[in-house]
Amino acid sequence: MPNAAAPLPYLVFDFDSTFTQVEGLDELADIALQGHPDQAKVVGQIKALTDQGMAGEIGFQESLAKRLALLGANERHLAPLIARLKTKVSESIRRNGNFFRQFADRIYVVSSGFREFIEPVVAEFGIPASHVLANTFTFDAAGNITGCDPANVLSRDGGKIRQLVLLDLNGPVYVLGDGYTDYQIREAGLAHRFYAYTENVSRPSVVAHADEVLPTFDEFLYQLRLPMTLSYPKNRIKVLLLENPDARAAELFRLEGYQVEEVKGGLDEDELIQRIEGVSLLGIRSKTQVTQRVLDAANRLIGIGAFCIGTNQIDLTAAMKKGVAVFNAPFSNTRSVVELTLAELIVLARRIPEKNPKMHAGEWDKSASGSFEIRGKTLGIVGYGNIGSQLSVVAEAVGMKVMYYDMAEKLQLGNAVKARALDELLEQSDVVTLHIDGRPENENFFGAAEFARMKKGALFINNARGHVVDVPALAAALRSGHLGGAAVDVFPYEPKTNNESFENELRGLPNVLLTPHIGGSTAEAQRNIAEFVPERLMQYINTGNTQQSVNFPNIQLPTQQAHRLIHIHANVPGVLANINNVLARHHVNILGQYLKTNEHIGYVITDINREYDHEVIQALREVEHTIKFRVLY
Ligand SMILES: NC(=O)c1ccc[n+]([C@@H]2O[C@H](COP(=O)([O-])OP(=O)(O)OC[C@H]3O[C@@H](n4cnc5c(N)ncnc54)[C@H](O)[C@@H]3O)[C@@H](O)[C@H]2O)c1
Ligand SMILES: O=C(O)CC[C@@H](O)C(=O)O
Repeated sequence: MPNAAAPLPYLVFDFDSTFTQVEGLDELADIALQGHPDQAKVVGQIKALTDQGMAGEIGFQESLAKRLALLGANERHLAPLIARLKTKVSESIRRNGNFFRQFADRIYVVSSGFREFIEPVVAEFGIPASHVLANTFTFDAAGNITGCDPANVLSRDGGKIRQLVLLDLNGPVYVLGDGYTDYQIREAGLAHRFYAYTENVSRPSVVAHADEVLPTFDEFLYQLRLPMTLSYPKNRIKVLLLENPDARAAELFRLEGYQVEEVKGGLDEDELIQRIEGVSLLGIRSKTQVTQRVLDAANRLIGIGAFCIGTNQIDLTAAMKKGVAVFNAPFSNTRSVVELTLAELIVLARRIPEKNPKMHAGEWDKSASGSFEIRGKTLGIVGYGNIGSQLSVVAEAVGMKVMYYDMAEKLQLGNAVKARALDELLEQSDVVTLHIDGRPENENFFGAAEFARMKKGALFINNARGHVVDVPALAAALRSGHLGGAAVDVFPYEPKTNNESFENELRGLPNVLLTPHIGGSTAEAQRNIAEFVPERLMQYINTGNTQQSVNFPNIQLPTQQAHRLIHIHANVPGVLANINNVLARHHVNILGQYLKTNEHIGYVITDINREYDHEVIQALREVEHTIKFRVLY
C-alpha cells in the first residue's frame, strides 16, 4: 500500500465496462439497430466480438473492424448514446464523483472506445478532454459511421501500450480496467500496478494477471486511504447465511455489494464459533442458537437477521450488550401458519391422520366414529398476537366460536370472547391452539395440569414453539384417550438437517399429525421474509435506522444530509455529554442528534457538518463506555 502522504499516482482508467457499466459500442449498436428485424442477432454478434477482444482471444484491431462493419450507425445516434451512457456510470464511480473532481489532474481515461461519447460522459466528473485518449470515428457525407481514424495509435493492436509510451507520465502509474489490453500496459512495464476492475464484468483471464481485484472503486480508495464517500467498502462486508433462506436474500445482499457465504443446514455452537470470525451480518432461521459464546467470538458482527418470526434462539440481551442489532420478520409468514392451523383442525376433527395411512396400506375403514364438523365448535386460542388474532378472524369466517387468552390486553376481533383465565378457555374449547411466543419463561407453559383441564376428546395444536409444551404429558393425554388428537409442528429438539432422523415420543400415536416445523414454509412467506429481513439489515448499516429491531432502542431517522456518527454505549450517566464535549472541543457543528436508551445500552446518532478530521473520530472511539462506533459518510 503506498504511503498516504505521497502524491497520488497517475490513474489510468479504462472506459467501457469500467468507468461505465456497459460497452459503448454495444449500446450504440442497440440504438442504431432499433426497429431492425435482426437487431437482437446483430447486437449479440457485436457483444461476442467485444468479449473476444477484451479477453484477448482475438486481436483488438480485428475485433474493432468487425464490430464497426456490423454497426450501421450514424452520427445522429451519438446524442442518445451519450444520454444513455451518462445514466450507466458505474455505481461506485458515481458515488465517488468528488474524488474524480478533486484529482482530475492525475486521472487519464485511456480507451479503445471513442472520444465522441467518452469525452462528454467523463467531463461531468471534471476530467478534461486533454485527459481522454481514445479513438475517433470517421463519417461519410451522410453522417454514417464508416470506421475509425487509422492514424490514432489506439486503433491498432497494442494501442494502449503505444498510447502510454506517448503519454510519458512522470511518476507511478496505476491502471484500472476490466480487459486484457489494460493488463498489457503493466506487462509492458508502463504501469506499476494493474487493478482488475470487476464491478461490471469479471474476466478470469484478466483477474488472473491482476495485482489487486477491485469489486468497486470504494475498495481502491479504501486500500490507498484516499477520500471516499462510504466509510467502508461494501465488498468487505461479509454475510453468513445459514438454514437456507429463500435465494432472494443472498441475491439482495449481493446486489448491495456484500460478500455472501451460504451454509445449507444449521450449525451447532462450536461450528458457528469457527465460522463467525470476520462476519458482519449473520442470517439464521429457528435452529441456530446464537449464544454468548458465539457473540464473544464474533469480532466484526454488526447485525443478525432472524429469517423467521421467533427470536428465542438468539441471546438478545447479550447481542445488545455487544452492540449487535437483531431484526426479524414479524409478520411475513403469519398467514401461512394461520392456514396450516385451520387445515389441521379440520383434518384432526375428521381423524384423517389415522385414515390416510390405513388407505395407503389397503385398509378401507369407513366410519364416522369420533369425527365432527368444526362449525359451531369453540376454538380456544392461547396467545392472541399476530397469528392468534388472524386465526380468530379466519376461524369465525368458517363458523367457529372463538375464545382467546393472552397475558397482555389485546383488541378483541369480530365476536371472539376473551377468557379471564386460561382454565376458563381450556374448559370450554373443543380445540385448543397455542400461539404464544418462545420466551424462556414459557418453557413447559402447557403441561399435565392444562391437558387435564381440557374437555374429553378435545383436540390440541402446537404450531408455536416446541419447548412451551411438556411433550411427555401431551403423549400421556393422547395415549389415555383424554385428548381426541393433536397436531404438532414444533419440538423441543429438532433435527439440524434433513439428514438427521426425527426422534420424539409422539411418533406412532393415534390421530396425531406431525409436521417438520413447516408452519411458515410456503413460497410466499419465504420470499416475503427474504425481502423483509435484508432490507432491515441494510437500512441499519446504511442509515443507522433501528426501527423494528427486536433488541435495540428503536430510532427511525430522517434522511441523512451530512456525516452521521453512530455510537452505541453502555447506558451509564455522562456518555452523551462526553460525546458532545469531544465535538465541541473540535469545533464540529451538530446538525441533528437522536438518542434512545434502554436498561442496558444507549444508541445515539449525531449528524454533523462535513468538516471534521480523523482526530475527532479517534476521540469518539475512545469515549468511555463505548461499545461500538461507526461513521456513515
Ligand atoms: N410453526 C412455525 O413455523 C411458526 C411460524 C411463525 C411463528 N411461529 C411461532 O408462533 C408463535 C406466535 O407468533 P406471533 O407472530 O403471533 O407472535 P406474537 O408475539 O405476535 O404473539 C404472541 C402472543 O402471545 C402472548 N403470550 C406470550 N406468552 C404468553 C403466556 N405465557 N400466556 C398468555 N399469552 C402469552 C403475547 O402477549 C402475544 O400476544 C411464536 O412462538 C412464533 O415463534 C411458528
Ligand atoms: O423457518 C423457520 O425456521 C422458523 C419458522 C417459524 O418458527 C418462525 O419463527 O417464523
